[in-house]
Amino acid sequence: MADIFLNADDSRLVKELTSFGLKYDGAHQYWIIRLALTKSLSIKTPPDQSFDSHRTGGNQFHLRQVTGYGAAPDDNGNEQDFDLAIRAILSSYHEEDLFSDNKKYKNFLNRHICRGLSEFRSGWSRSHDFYGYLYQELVEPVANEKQIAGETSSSRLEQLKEALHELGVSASVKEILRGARLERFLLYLNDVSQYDVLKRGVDKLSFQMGLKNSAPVLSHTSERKVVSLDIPLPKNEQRTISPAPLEQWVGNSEFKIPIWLGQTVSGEDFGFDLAEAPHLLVAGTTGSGKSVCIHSIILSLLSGNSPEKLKLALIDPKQVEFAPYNGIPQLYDSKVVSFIDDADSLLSNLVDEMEERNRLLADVNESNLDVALANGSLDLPRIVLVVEELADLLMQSKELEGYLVRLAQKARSVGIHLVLATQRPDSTILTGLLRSNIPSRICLLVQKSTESKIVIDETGSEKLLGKGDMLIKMSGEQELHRVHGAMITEADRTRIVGRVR
Ligand SMILES: Nc1ncnc2c1ncn2[C@@H]1O[C@H](COP(=O)(O)OP(=O)(O)OP(=O)(O)O)[C@@H](O)[C@H]1O
Repeated sequence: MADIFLNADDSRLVKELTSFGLKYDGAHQYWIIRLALTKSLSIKTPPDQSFDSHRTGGNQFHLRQVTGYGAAPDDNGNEQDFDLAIRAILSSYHEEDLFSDNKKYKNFLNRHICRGLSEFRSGWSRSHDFYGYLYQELVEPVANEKQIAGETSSSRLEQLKEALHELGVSASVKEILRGARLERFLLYLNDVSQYDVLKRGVDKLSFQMGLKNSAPVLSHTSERKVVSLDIPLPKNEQRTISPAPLEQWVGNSEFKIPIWLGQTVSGEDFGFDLAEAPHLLVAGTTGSGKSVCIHSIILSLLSGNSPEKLKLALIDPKQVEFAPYNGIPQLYDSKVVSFIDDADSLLSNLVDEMEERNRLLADVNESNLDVALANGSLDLPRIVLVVEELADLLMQSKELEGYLVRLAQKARSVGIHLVLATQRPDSTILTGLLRSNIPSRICLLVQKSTESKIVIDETGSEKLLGKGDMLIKMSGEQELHRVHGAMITEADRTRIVGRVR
């Protein structure tokens, strides 16, 4: 006999969420049941009798599906039976012994599930991204609670004021923004000469505040006499950025080629339009989070564009990073390119494609693909070329630089955009001609301040926190954006790529 009963409406909702919410081949309805239980447990007051389900007209589930009751460990020895743990959680939630009263346990479990489903019904609709919804409902509130707890325990403001006083800097704290990995103090300097004093004294300030190895970063803002000082949070208070908002952000964006990367210091989503960039350089030392950042860019491109709208030309001299993208319908030349001869022919094909597109545009009396797409005179996909490690490529064949420079100079108007990544942002790899034609730049942690200058025309990236912490300079903008990139895991890639395939 079954243990958990749903009415007909709830059963329909579970079915709909399984197919249109999870969007995952082989998803089970009981996954939704488990999520509904989690949602209900996130509400502090117990569900009342109004959530008691009628035992007819809908689907039924066994405890084994809902709590794993009696299930043996899987092939890898991972536990699958969480019944005792769930009984303990419900007992403590309801302050009742639900170990000895099986009937009551099932009844409370059933109520929670029905309440969770009722929450899903009122908060989710088919046009919403279910993963994004779950993130907002289940993950973000916990993260925010932790953040507030961290904030109240922070005495950093007092420490900072004292350190500024010791340095002889006369400034007042205008605003504090607390991000996932640092606090940004906006300081109003009483007179501009204080800027040099502060700049020279940043190391001393760090020492005075006991910041150990995590260096503060000082930068200008667009406001007169206001500077920002980014001070890293203690390691145990730093948060990793989840990629959950990626698909929804991209889906809602009005940009032509929306790219989502993560969060700003004030916790807002950060994304940009690659069509406006129009080419991008991503630089960072090994382990800085460059590949993860590139995955965020590729997944944004994949989730926001059908193969008819966008093609991806991928060059991966390392042969591992882009392997998961082999076989996706968006691939230009239908494979990820790793070897130098293939890279040569891919780039030469792209240059030919650029020339051909120019001819096609001339035929319809247009000079720009954006306009031709908007007025319907041409229907061509945009193309994004992504190179995983530029240095590996150019060290094997310097001739390839010629193709890249031609594309960087002229491909924008025909809808071809470049994203070039490198561990080695030095002048041998990034020659003046290539660099000056790639106006938007992402700089992750680099080893030397001179490298930071090459990438974003300013020092500072050598003091970043690593692991996806980045400074971004967009084409035509003066102010830098400090962004914490999302941690894209293999599972995230598999999920999004699986959907695209
Ligand atoms: N945004 C992020 N949030 C949290 N951790 C991250 C983030 N990005 C990267 N990391 C961590 O840093 C590790 C290295 O990241 P990644 O492979 O992207 O570095 P990389 O710069 O490409 O290095 P390499 O050039 O050697 O491949 C990851 O395995 C992950 O543990």
